[in-house]
Amino acid sequence: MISRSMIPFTRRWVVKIGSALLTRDGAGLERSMLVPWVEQITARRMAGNEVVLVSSGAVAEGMARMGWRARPKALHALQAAAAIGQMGLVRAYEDCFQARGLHTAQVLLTRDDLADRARYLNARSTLRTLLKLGVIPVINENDTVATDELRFGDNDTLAALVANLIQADLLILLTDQDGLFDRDPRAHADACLIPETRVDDPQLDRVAGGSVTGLGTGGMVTKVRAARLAARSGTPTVIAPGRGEDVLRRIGEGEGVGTLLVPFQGPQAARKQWLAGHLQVRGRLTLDAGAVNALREKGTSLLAVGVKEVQGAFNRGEVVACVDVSGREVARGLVNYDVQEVARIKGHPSSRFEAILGYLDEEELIHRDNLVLL
Ligand SMILES: Nc1ncnc2c1ncn2[C@@H]1O[C@H](COP(=O)(O)OP(=O)(O)O)[C@@H](O)[C@H]1O
Ligand SMILES: N[C@@H](CCC(=O)OP(=O)(O)O)C(=O)O
Repeated sequence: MISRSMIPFTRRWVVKIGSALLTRDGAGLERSMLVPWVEQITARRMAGNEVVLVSSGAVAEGMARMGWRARPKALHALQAAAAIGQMGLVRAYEDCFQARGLHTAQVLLTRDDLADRARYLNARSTLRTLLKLGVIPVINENDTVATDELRFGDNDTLAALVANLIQADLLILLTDQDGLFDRDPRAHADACLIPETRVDDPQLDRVAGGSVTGLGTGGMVTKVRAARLAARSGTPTVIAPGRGEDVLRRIGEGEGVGTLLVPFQGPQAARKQWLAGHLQVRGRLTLDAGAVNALREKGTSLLAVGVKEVQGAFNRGEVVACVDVSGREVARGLVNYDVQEVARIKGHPSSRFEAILGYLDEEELIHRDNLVLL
């Protein structure tokens, strides 16, 4: 079970900054407010963390640019506001990060992108590549195309699903309060901060209220829900004061800032449950003894070179069972190539993929992050 003292050993972070923090009560994006976070994120990168930023603020900035005082009710007007405001948002981040020698990348996602297996893997590979390149991905919901059914609805949920996607070690939700209180501190002056709690504590449903600012969308309800979603990949969450001095460094050093929401199980157990529970097995790969050994003893990814046979009908992103030569299931995971492709590349090293297929999507057949041993 994670505790504050383990946070200094976490590497991959998703940091979410809410609208309530980025704008001064509806006056549009406040660039000067961005600077401290950009400086802190830059410092975390230098300290060895990989950081993915999820930033709200597009609607608030769009409203300010259009001179609208109230958040529009009609979806098309909200979408227009987001499209207008997103320009200012990414420009502000790009300028600020570039001044500190870091590149940024805009990533806009809809719920559908993460529900579809192949798109899920594509989004995951892109984000992993960006992190490897040392770039800071700046993610927001793709509000322009997201219809009601397709929406994440709030960026707390989006940030949690991104944490699942890249198997983040920590999710940090920066907001305008000091953390999660036992009651809404805007309405109750005597509300007390909760320093740490388990995400499955049923009391949390009672304490978390909605948003009253009219700029943000979710309030604490969506933050608690997000922490529960993040816990599905074993990721702990810290709800923290975005305006606090040096807040990311202090969290990173294990200080008791904000509220730590502890998941009920570790990453490997969480991944196992997710793979076992949600997805149907579409095919079967028979592995040679060397591959079985590498998976079991070294926890490596599965490479095509160790695959002897392939059966079933599966597409990229679907679940396949990995069996040994006696037919006993050893592992299960999300496969990076479809059945026809696997039939051609099995037994070959990844360096041959380009010659055989004409392209190389991924070096691994199943990446170890998407593989559970049975
Ligand atoms: N138990 C609680 N503890 C802290 N804040 C709460 C609580 N219940 C409701 N809130 C409200 O949640 C708001 C933060 O959510 P929101 O406005 O959606 O911000 P953000 O833009 O950061 O997502 C706070 O300003 C506060 O009024
Ligand atoms: N995509 C929207 C996100 C709105 C939203 O969730 O805001 P918040 O509750 O402040 O995180 C935007 O950029 O305005």
